[in-house]
Amino acid sequence: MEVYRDLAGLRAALAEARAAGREVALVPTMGALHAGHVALVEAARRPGACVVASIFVNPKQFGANEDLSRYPRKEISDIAMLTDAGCDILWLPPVEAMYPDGFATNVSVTGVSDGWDGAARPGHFDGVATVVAKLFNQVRPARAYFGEKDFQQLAVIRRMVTDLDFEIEITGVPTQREDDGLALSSRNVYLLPEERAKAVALPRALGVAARTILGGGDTARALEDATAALVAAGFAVDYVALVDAETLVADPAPGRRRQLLAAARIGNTRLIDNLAVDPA
Ligand SMILES: Nc1ncnc2c1ncn2[C@@H]1O[C@H](COP(=O)(O)OP(=O)(O)OP(=O)(O)O)[C@@H](O)[C@H]1O
Ligand SMILES: CC(C)(CO)[C@@H](O)C(=O)[O-]
Ligand code: BAL
Repeated sequence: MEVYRDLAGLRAALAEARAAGREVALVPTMGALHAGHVALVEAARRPGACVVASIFVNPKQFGANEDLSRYPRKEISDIAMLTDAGCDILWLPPVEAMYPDGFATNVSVTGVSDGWDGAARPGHFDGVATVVAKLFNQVRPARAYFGEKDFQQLAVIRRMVTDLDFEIEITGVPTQREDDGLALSSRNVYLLPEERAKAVALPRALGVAARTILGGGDTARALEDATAALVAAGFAVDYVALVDAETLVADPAPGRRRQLLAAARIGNTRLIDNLAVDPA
């Protein structure tokens, strides 16, 4: 795997790959990689493809009181993991290259960014959309891969790609989970052992609610029960909601695909998860 920290070097390598007829696929990440990220790289790999992963802990998507300074950074093991996964190029831009003095542009995707994590983390999705637009312009991939674990983020990026005419095929990769159901996440390392044991309440609560709602049970009651189960396990709940899987509006209209979304905090760790209600 080749590693680039300057845009000119990256662009020269990509020009060479394209000249050789290779299709460029991008996997954007913030590093501290786990099997969820590997699943994205594996989905991106195709014969003749040039798979680019990026690692950039994007300051613009962290709020003032969030975990930017303690976000896990594991460059050496990340490089080993990406090499083993068959990634071709790693793009590791320094902050000054992404946001040089005078940087003044903001990409804001209204509507789909507004609720849920957008409301809990003001400015977060502007930061995500801005950096992903930059990564798209830097790498100019034909395809890009994002995890369904960050369900609202995926919806925001799909909207941005449509609205701004990026010629990029976006693929959402199913959430990879621990054996007990907890979604893999770089932030899981923050969990103390007793919090880790209780964290399984999050996927369990969503599973119970999805079965109830699919079975025709009362939605409001199912969401209340999920919230109560999380509180009983020691979580402070930001939201548990049933939304339209495309627009993310609450109370989806009949016939629309429904998704459960949740965010909750245990100790100093904020976890998110989601689950489709309707069979694919
Ligand atoms: N468990 C997972 N399954 C599938 N994709 C995932 C999973 N976890 C993260 N991803 C995806 O990997 C990409 C990079 O995510 P990121 O580097 O922020 O990792 P993360 O584990 O989501 O970290 P965080 O703890 O900050 O949420 C995103 O598209 C994200 O949705
Ligand atoms: C998409 C992303 C790499 C943008 O910084 C980040 O939000 C993430 O890792 O999910
Ligand atoms: N995986 C989403 C990135 C974030 O929480 O900032």
